[in-house]
Amino acid sequence: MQISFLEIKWTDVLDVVLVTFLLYYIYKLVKGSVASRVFLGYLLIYLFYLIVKAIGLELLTRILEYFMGVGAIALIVLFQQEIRRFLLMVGKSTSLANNQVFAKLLGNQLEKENATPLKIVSDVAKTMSSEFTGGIIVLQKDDDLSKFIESGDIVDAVLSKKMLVTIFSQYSLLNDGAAIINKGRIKAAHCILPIASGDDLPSNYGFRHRAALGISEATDSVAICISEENGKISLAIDGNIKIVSAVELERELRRYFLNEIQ
Ligand SMILES: Nc1ncnc2c1ncn2[C@@H]1O[C@H](COP(=O)(O)OP(=O)(O)OP(=O)(O)O)[C@@H](O)[C@H]1O
Repeated sequence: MQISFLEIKWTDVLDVVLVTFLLYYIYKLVKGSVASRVFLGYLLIYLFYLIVKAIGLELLTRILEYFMGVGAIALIVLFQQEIRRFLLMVGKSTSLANNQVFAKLLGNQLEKENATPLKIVSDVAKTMSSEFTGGIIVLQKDDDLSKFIESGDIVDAVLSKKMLVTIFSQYSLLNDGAAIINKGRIKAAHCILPIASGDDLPSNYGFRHRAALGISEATDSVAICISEENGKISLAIDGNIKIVSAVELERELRRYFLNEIQ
């Protein structure tokens, strides 16, 4: 195709479409997280580098080239969780992986059977909410949470309502901090989470809510925060936190973990 002086081949169109998809997925992955600011910073330096190169400032171009070369390695280290998530997303969204036969072969069925019973989690949140018992329940997805698990006390017990309510009861020695759950097991309690630093958070959000938000920014896990002050349940996913009812909580969890559309 010829537009004025431009000759556009079908490969150019394909190229643009693929780059658009790639940028969209990268945006989806880093949206709302600390990583998005790092990504933006790197992009700005790259734009600056292009300008400097076009003007012909050789020394600065070399310095920026060197900086970006080292920066690329730093980015891989910094974004390892996001890169892992991106590859998992690609793997999961292919029609091959969605095919029932292949899904069985890849163990997706097994994954669903091993999944955390979300009803138990929302029931516990409801009970804690009605009793004004504060706490954070973290549900692990694909990202590794071992460093947060190690910050607390290992429990490694089958998830049950009694067990989780007991952990957060006022007489428990483990009620401070967060409980981390993965594949139907309470991995640890009394865990320390990263604190979200955003200045745009409501002033009534204390450290508990900031910690719930922080873990959802840093990883793909979900944090349920029950307020000791007002009994409200908040759900933090993908660097966003909102107040939910127990019914909404279960629905949102099913949507996030089991891809159920209601
Ligand atoms: N980094 C952290 N990781 C996990 N839990 C934390 C962390 N920092 C604080 N907490 C928990 O938050 C509790 C303090 O909550 P604080 O009152 O400051 O928060 P809040 O958001 O106002 O919650 P609430 O509405 O329940 O009062 C601590 O006792 C502790 O259990």
